[in-house]
Amino acid sequence: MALLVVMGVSGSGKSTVGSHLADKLGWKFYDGDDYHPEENRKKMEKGIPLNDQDRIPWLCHLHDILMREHASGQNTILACSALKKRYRCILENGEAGTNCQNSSGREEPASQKILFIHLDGPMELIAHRLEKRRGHFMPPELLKSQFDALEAPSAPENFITVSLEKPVSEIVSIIEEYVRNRYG
Ligand SMILES: Nc1ncnc2c1ncn2[C@@H]1O[C@H](COP(=O)(O)OP(=O)(O)O)[C@@H](O)[C@H]1O
Ligand SMILES: O=C(O)[C@H](O)[C@@H](O)[C@H](O)[C@H](O)COP(=O)(O)O
Repeated sequence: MALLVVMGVSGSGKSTVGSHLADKLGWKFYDGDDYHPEENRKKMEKGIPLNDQDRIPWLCHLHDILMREHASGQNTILACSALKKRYRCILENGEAGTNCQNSSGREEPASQKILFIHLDGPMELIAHRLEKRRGHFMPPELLKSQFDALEAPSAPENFITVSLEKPVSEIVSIIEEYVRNRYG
């Protein structure tokens, strides 16, 4: 049984890669964007970056969804920015994860049910892709703030990093191979 979170800044390819991967593996797919409350969407549409207060209830809701799927034995993929270590702790642990620190000074929470897949790459390439993307509420101007907020996952977090510069089919195959080796 596996829970995967495809993470990264806006435009890194989370929705595209996550949904293709779910189709290929026959797993359930959720897009975190679909669960933002109206206020968060309005804020982003106006070009205002979300803050912790805006994101925490949203992340707690996504945690509940993941844990429900986990409890029912459903392999699941979630596309979610999960930019900071604290946000990833909340996806793992719910509200208890809000106390997780971003430095190595504090204890790590015990639970590591989720494998995070970080789609990583240069801001210029993503900006170029976002300029071409249509029909999405997230304005390309917010990309810089996404990079400012990003804390790339690091040990002892449970993660892999895949370059978003590769074609989608290749990214999906790399993750698929990793997941099949690890989860059977
Ligand atoms: N590996 C890739 N190569 C080329 N284009 C991509 C790749 N991944 C995503 N895209 C395109 O980039 C844009 C942003 O992708 P999207 O999946 O919406 O990102 P996110 O969900 O992270 O915001 C879309 O237009 C998508 O088709
Ligand atoms: O935490 C956030 O600031 C948002 O969740 C953001 O990271 C997310 O990316 C938006 O939902 C935009 O959607 P796209 O990621 O699909 O551009």
